[in-house]
Amino acid sequence: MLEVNGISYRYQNESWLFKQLNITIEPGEVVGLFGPSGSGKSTMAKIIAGYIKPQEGFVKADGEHYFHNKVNPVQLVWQHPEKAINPRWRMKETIIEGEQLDEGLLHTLGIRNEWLTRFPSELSGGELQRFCLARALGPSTRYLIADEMTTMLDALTQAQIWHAVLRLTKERNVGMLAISHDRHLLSRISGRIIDFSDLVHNSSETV
Ligand SMILES: Nc1ncnc2c1ncn2[C@@H]1O[C@H](COP(=O)(O)OP(=O)(O)OP(=O)(O)O)[C@@H](O)[C@H]1O
Repeated sequence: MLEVNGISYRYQNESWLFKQLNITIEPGEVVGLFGPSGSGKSTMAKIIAGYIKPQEGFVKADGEHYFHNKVNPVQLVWQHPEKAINPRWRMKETIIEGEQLDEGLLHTLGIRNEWLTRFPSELSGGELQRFCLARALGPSTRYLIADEMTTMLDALTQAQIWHAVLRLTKERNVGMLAISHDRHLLSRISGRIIDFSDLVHNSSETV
């Protein structure tokens, strides 16, 4: 289980974005999350994935805090793949990062062989996002945080990517938190949906 326990966060000199926020996600579960713009969803996503530290509370995956010397079992994929990838590396170097290429994973994500030798600037946003997902869905990944993952993409690419991701997370029993403003999308992919405003207001309850 992914356990987000009592986390609170504020940027320097700003008021609290959220206090004592709790969420749990079971392995293989898809939880949808929506909420007002600027309310702190992406900040929460970065905390859950270990990019920033909360002032209070903790996050555990399957009973363990994350360790910096291990591959993080919680991976974040966000809206801007071009900002998440080293522009000087060819795509093959980006996705290997010390591990073997998983041909089946690349195939399911619709990644073509000829893209592997290109630089990020030579791929479309949708193609790049497939690479970000391939990198995020390594063998150690137990939970995926998808923060507006397909917002910038056309409807067909969006559908293809969600189809692949749902298939992969189901096969691997990976739990997912899908953050989106698109309620229609969330209702199609999620087992349950959370309103971020409720989380912030009822922040002592676990959902
Ligand atoms: N590095 C930062 N320093 C100071 N304030 C920040 C920083 N990053 C974000 N914020 C502010 O924190 C608030 C929450 O931002 P965040 O991106 O978490 O919201 P969000 O709910 O994901 O928004 P959206 O739905 O528009 O993506 C915003 O008011 C934003 O301006």
